[in-house]
Formats: sequence, C-alpha cells, structure tokens
Amino acid sequence: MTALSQNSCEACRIGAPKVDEAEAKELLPQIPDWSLIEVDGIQQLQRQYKFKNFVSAMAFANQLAEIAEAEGHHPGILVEWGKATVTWWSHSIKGLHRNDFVMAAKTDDLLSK
Ligand SMILES: C[C@H](O)[C@H](O)[C@H]1CNC2=NC(N)=NC(=O)C2=N1
Repeated sequence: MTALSQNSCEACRIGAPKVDEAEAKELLPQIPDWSLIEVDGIQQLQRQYKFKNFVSAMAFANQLAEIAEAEGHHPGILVEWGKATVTWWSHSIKGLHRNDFVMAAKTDDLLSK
C-alpha cells in the first residue's frame, strides 16, 4: 500500500488544474507499473493486469467498480480472457488530475491485499 493510495479524490470540475509535468514526474514513480498514454490528445494512465481466467478478471473489474463509485471517479475497463486493462483520466478536464494518480494507486492496492 502506498501513501498515494491513502488519499481520496477531491472534487474535479471543469477548469480544475491538470497535473503538470513537474507533478507527473513526482507522482509516476509511485505507480511504476502504469504508462502515460495519449488518446485523441487526452493524457491518460493505463495498466494491464493479468489473471488466470475471464472470471477472475471480471471479479477484479467489479471490485474496481465499487471503489470507483465510492470515490465518484470512474475508469475505463476492458475485460478480456485473462486480462483487464484499466485506464484513468478525468473526463471533466480532458486530461490528468491528481485524482487519476490516486485511483491508479488504489487500483494496484486491490491486488496487494
Ligand atoms: C457528476 C459526476 O460526479 C461526474 O461526472 C464525475 C463522474 N466520474 C468521473 N470520472 C472520471 N474519470 N472523470 C470525471 O470527470 C468524472 N466525473
């Protein structure tokens, strides 16, 4: 469990500041298995998790749905046989907010429990 995952999401509204390069440099090492990607000009965090079958991947996706609902911040999840790809970004600001790094850390914690 990392310090980052102990945080909660703060309200993220249109106009909230995106994580800048300096902050991203500080936060990314705390979630070392995540990649910074860009889709349609929107920066996002993405990680693929491996599972032994489809049901395990789906169970993980459902656990993630629960914490997403609790925090009011929601990921993209692609569930396939033996894997789940999770993508975090903030729709309201079309980019990365600190919340996305917090949620990436919380996602990792689901599997380290
Ligand atoms: C009204 C509701 O809280 C907002 O639309 C939330 C819901 N979940 C969200 N999730 C993500 N990832 N980005 C958002 O901007 C966002 N907005």
